[in-house]
Amino acid sequence: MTTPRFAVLGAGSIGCHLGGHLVAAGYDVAFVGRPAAMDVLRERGLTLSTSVRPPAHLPPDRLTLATAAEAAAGADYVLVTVKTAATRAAAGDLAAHLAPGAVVVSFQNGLHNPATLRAALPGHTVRAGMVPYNVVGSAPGTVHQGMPGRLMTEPDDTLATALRKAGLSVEARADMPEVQHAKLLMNLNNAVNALSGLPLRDQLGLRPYRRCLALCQREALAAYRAAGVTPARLGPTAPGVTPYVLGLPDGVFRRVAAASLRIDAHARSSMWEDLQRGRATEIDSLQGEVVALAAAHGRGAPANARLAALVHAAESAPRTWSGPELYAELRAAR
Ligand SMILES: NC(=O)C1=CN([C@@H]2O[C@H](COP(=O)(O)OP(=O)(O)OC[C@H]3O[C@@H](n4cnc5c(N)ncnc54)[C@H](OP(=O)(O)O)[C@@H]3O)[C@@H](O)[C@H]2O)C=CC1
Ligand SMILES: CC(C)(CO)C(=O)C(=O)O
Repeated sequence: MTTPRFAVLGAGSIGCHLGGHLVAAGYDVAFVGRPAAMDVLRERGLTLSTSVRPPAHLPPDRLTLATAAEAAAGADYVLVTVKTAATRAAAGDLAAHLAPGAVVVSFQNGLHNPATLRAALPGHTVRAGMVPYNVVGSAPGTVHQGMPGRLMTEPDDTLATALRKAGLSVEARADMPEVQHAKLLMNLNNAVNALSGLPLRDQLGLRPYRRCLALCQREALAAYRAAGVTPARLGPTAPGVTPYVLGLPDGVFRRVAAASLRIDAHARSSMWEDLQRGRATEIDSLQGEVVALAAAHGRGAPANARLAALVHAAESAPRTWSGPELYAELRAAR
């Protein structure tokens, strides 16, 4: 293939981060996003920020901005970065416009986005991808990467080469379903973080919040075992050991989990950002998946179910929970 052309479908935090890096490296990228978001980029351009490098600014004239999926018609790769609840509709928008041979890559959380895209886009290759780090819209037109990490995708040399040229670290994985199950275990913290109202680093530094996550992960691991799912190991700690590590006292945890705490002070979960902006969250694709999988195997997942209910309540009536309050609430649900 000659130099691949890209489109980003869902130009929010992750879409602007991935697409922005590709534009900075000289790739042709069409950003498809909501009118208000595209107006901001049209006015201010796009700034890619981290706490480890000076920000990179892409002026508006370097951005191809659109609000309809037909702008993806010229793309060899379409990176899908909408929230999970929007995947089916986004795929429907895309179906009429995808070029023959175009590859669609889901860089979303949750377990079923690649399957949803495959069902809606027969005849196209759909690859699963995974973003392990946090990106948040830190100012209008600015997306901030708050921690290091390596993207993962199903093997695709052209895609990996482009992402690497764009300065992004990427690993090809033949076991993406297991990777997605492992990522779901991490994402069970999204709800805890969102309800804490704290930056990720502060929230993870507090044992009562970590114990909430540990409760959720234990239920998820039990459901995985019942379903015969073995989540991939993504970091220094095996998934089965993580709940134990999360329960350690703060000082010990800080030493044992130093590598996982390389998070800067701005980083927040994507669910926190949803609640802040008054948007529906992805809770049904995170805690909801655990509850459904457990139920399918005759089990309960009460801590996950309670957290899901609390997040749904916070979608209409925002409130924050202290660690001890939240832990007591989840314990009482069991
Ligand atoms: N942010 C993060 O740190 C991380 C996020 N992820 C995952 O990546 C995915 C994307 O997350 P994130 O970037 O935070 O989400 P955002 O909400 O920031 O971005 C998605 C954007 O796509 C827009 N959108 C939805 N449907 C369409 C459509 N059909 N056409 C055009 N635009 C559309 C949304 O608008 P609207 O809100 O109006 O629907 C929103 O502006 C999620 O699955 C998330 O869980 C994974 C790792 C980290
Ligand atoms: C990176 C992580 C786990 C936490 O920010 C995430 O996936 C999210 O916020 O959705």
